[in-house]
Amino acid sequence: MKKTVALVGMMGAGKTAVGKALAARLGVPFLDSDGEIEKAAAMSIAEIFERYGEPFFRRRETEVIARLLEDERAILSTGGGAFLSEANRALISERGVSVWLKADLDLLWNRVKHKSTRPLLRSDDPRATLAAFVEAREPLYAQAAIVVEAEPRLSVEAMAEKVIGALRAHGGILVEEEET
Ligand SMILES: Nc1ncnc2c1ncn2[C@@H]1O[C@H](COP(=O)(O)OP(=O)(O)O)[C@@H](O)[C@H]1O
Ligand SMILES: O=C(O)C1=C[C@@H](OP(=O)(O)O)[C@@H](O)[C@H](O)C1
Ligand SMILES: [Mg+2]
Repeated sequence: MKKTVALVGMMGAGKTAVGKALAARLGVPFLDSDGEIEKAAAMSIAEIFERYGEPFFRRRETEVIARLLEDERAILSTGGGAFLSEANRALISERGVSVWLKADLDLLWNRVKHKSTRPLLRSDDPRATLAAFVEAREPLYAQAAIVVEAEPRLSVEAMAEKVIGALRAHGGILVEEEET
């Protein structure tokens, strides 16, 4: 069985960066739902939120994830909110295998605090906003098939290795099995 591996988890967990490295290591296409949405709209995620609002973005996100999961096996880095929707979780679990890149608040904050690309963190106290997201979302991310802990000292490459190890332990999905 070969399935697309969908990386899920909070903003800053490394889904995009680790996903790219993982795809290169495994020789499969790299897909990023935010990247696809930005390409189709010819606009950044922040601009999409500003102009059309979050519900519009979430509809595009579901459409894009459904389409990307129809392609050949790949690494799919989702946006941090994607796995919160029951419909998205069902799609991902049916056609792929979900991997939660689990990171603690300090690590996430260190990774996102200097960036202005995440519209949901544009608040008076973005660290507290991030903390509230972590609290609310973790029970949903915990529904992922596989959990991989992000550690501050692990490079992007080392994290990709760790994910490969977890996929192997999970039954070789994507990593070793041949097409049947
Ligand atoms: N293991 C890592 N080591 C160092 N920097 C990382 C690591 N993973 C991600 N980063 C950096 O942290 C930031 C957020 O990573 P990103 O992949 O965009 O996260 P996500 O897609 O989950 O929001 C980026 O600047 C990225 O280069
Ligand atoms: O957590 C979220 O709701 C979001 C995360 C972002 O993706 P990353 O997790 O790749 O930063 C992006 O989809 C959008 O800003 C919303
Ligand atoms: Mg990303």
